[in-house]
Amino acid sequence: MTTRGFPEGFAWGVATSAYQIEGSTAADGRGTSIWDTFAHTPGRVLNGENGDVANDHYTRYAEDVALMASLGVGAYRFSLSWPRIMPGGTVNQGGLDFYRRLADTLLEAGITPYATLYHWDLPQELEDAGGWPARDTAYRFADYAAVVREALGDRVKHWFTVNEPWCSAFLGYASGDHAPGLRSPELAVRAAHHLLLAHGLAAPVLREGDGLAGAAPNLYAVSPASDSELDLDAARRIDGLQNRFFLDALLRGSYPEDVVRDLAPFGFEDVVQAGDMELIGGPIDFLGVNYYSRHTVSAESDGGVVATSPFASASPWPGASHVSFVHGGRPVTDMGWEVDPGGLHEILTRVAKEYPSVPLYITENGAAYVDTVVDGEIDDHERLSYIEAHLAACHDAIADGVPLKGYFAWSFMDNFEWGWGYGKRFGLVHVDYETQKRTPKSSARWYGQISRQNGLP
Ligand SMILES: OC[C@@H]1[C@@H](O)[C@H](O)[C@@H](O)c2[nH]c(CCc3ccccc3)c[n+]21
Repeated sequence: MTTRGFPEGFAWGVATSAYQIEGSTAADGRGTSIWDTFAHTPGRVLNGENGDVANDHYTRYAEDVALMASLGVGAYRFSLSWPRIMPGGTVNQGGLDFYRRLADTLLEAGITPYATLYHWDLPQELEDAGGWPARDTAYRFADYAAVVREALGDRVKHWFTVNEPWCSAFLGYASGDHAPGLRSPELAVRAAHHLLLAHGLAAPVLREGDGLAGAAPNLYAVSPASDSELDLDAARRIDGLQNRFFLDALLRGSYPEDVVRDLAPFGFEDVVQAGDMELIGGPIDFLGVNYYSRHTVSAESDGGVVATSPFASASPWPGASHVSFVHGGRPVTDMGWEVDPGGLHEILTRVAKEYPSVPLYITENGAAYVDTVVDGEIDDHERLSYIEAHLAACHDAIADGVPLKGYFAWSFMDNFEWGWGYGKRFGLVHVDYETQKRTPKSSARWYGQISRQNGLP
């Protein structure tokens, strides 16, 4: 019974990423990624865990697709492993064959594939040649996009270029909590621009013919802890670095002046070359929005460390190291992130109101909670409630005129949660890593029902 229906054709999906679920990190010619290197470096991932096996999805993909179909979801957002497809810069048909098999299996099951080209697993040899701080990496990404389009474009029509450039740039090169684990704000601001340039170079390639493409930034609602001038400025800085830097570039083809000013001490002026912004702000068919929580910001000086790994270290916020993140008094998930569905409505209506009109997808939304298996069942009512509340916010946003076209729950199944390893579970489906047994949680069955009826009760 649906009282809150979603538009006809709304995409109900689940999401994952290659390094977090595939395993088989040396199979069929796959090369090394920066996350293979990072996870195998002692002290980088909790309990020394890594993605060598993960969910063994590389061999179990048909079982996983069948499970998705049995639940009733209609779309699947996954990522392509660049080092599987172009190890050492050469095309590896063994890697492409896996994604051809996966896409065919999805289509046969009536599930629409949405493929992300970059979800953080840069080929190590490109990192060795300078990584995202090096402009050439953006051009290598465009070459990779052409290979992917050629090999998979007959099966996949919906593409996301880069997942969360903020994370790759600022967690990878400023705080060091993510691969490649560097701590240089100068390198981070260069990486941020080149990740966007990579998007700008690749999008036209992916949009050739009947291809549809966008990017998937992570956006937060941002509030000052108080209305003091110092807190207002701290919130402005964080909103600028987290949201406006990416939204302005992607949707307006320019960087916000205040953020450019804040980043000047880190050499940001020298990174942008003539023609870059026209590429970055070039036409896209949709924008993905990854939303999890709200930042409440005050102007204290704990360096703005955000709990992105158990080894939270240097600040990921160049130009805003005087800030700190305070709890706004809301319930939190197992990640310590505040549950704030109102923030999702706020972000969606803001993007729709302040930026040129573009169709939107929620490309990630979900929650980690501690799951307990009782007689083979997992009653994850907190995760179900989190998703229900955020879907209600989506429904309200659509009613307010937001062109929202779909929602992808993060994540289809429990998986490798980066610096936290396997201890943080976001899945609608439980994974027993000893046996690789998949068990749908109560949220999975509920979400499948919502998908089938295209609406909330
Ligand atoms: O942390 C849950 C998911 C990750 O598993 C996804 O791979 C990634 O796209 C993603 N982004 C976010 C929000 C930004 C963030 C990422 C990682 C760690 C902390 C914050 C949350 N998530």
